[in-house]
Amino acid sequence: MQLTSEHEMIRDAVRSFVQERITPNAARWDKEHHFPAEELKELAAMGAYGVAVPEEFGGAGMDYLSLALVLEEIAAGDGGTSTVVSVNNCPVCSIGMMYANAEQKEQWLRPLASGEKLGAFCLTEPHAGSDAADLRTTARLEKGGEGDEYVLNGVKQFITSGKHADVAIVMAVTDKAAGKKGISAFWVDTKTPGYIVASLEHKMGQHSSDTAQILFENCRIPAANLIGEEGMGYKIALSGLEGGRIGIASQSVGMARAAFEAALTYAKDRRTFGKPIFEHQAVQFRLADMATQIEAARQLIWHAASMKDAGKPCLKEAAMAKLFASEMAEKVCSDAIQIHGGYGYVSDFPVERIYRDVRVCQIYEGSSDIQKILIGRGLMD
Ligand SMILES: CC(C)(COP(=O)(O)OP(=O)(O)OC[C@H]1O[C@@H](n2cnc3c(N)ncnc32)[C@H](O)[C@@H]1OP(=O)(O)O)[C@@H](O)C(=O)NCCC(=O)NCCSC(=O)CCS(=O)O
Repeated sequence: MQLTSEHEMIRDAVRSFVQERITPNAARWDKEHHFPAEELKELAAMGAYGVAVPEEFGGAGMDYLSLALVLEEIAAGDGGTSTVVSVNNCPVCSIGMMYANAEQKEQWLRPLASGEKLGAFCLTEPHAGSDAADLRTTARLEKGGEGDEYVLNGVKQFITSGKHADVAIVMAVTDKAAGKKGISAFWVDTKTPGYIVASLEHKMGQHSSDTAQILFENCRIPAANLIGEEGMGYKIALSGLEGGRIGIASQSVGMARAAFEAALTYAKDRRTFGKPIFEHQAVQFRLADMATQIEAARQLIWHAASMKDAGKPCLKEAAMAKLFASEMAEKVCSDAIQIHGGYGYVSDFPVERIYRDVRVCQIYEGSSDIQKILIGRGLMD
């Protein structure tokens, strides 16, 4: 699949920004666990927070293919930064676009898509990751004189931007007896009393993004914050994750590309046995495989994104893209370390950090095994 000149322009604009403002800082952000608030604001000003959201709702008015390109470029600079942007786009903004009513689009989606606010997605719980319907967080409706409210109680786990986000989409049980159909989705302002950042995870990589455990302790929100209708929350979450998986796949390709480019540069520079190691066939074959795998993953992503842009169901294609791209990226980043030899294992070269950053792509927003379940189901249809 080929890009249009408009898509190339978007990609090139983000690439220039990333090369100037993100790539040179990524190693320091990793060491200092720095959240790049300033650079994220600049990305937001370029339209990166709501790439596929129409302009009338504060977004950039582009498409999912553009979003895939934007995320690949950001991830090529820094994995953690790309995760913050990815989650804000999908599932957060995509859920806002698909399920928010007109008032909610004004109140919540517009600031999220324009970059005035940052969003988080609160589905996972300490005991409920892959088995996402097994939620224990509750939302109890209380009727009151000053307006009806939901009262949220429970714990959410592994929440990207849980600390820095202004707004969270939270899935909670409103009717336990109804199982999957008893889960509802809500907009929550993170400044609401009872939204508590309980702890921050100490992660292997992606140190520039925060991953938090969030405690909801009698967190009272207006009943008008319900997204869709009661009982729609699980469906809303799963449909938001469909686009999210295209995003994680794009991040995987971005990080794999950065590791590949570092390895290629190193291979042309480093000499053994009287010539650059690139001229040894073993190294050149490894690089050839890496380049091929990256391009194959990219094509799967562009295919899934194009289907989404055409309004076609793409659960299977998004799952294939995420599965292939995230598994490919770990292998490519490992190969990049191998090409660097001992230098690949130390932090003087970027491949050590990228390898740590990319590992989680096989886990978050649905592990590789979950993607295989979805692909398998797609094959039955
Ligand atoms: C393992 C699962 C795939 C199991 O799913 P289920 O079998 O329980 O779900 P279904 O019965 O198939 O679907 C329920 C309901 O939703 C509708 N649905 C499903 N997918 C879509 C979609 N793409 N678009 C629209 N609607 C959809 C489906 O038709 C059903 O509707 P009806 O009841 O028929 O009306 C699933 O549990 C799963 O995916 N698990 C993994 C969860 C996951 O990825 N978690 C990670 C969360 S985020 C995270 O990791 C933190 C990082 S971050 O901050 O983002």
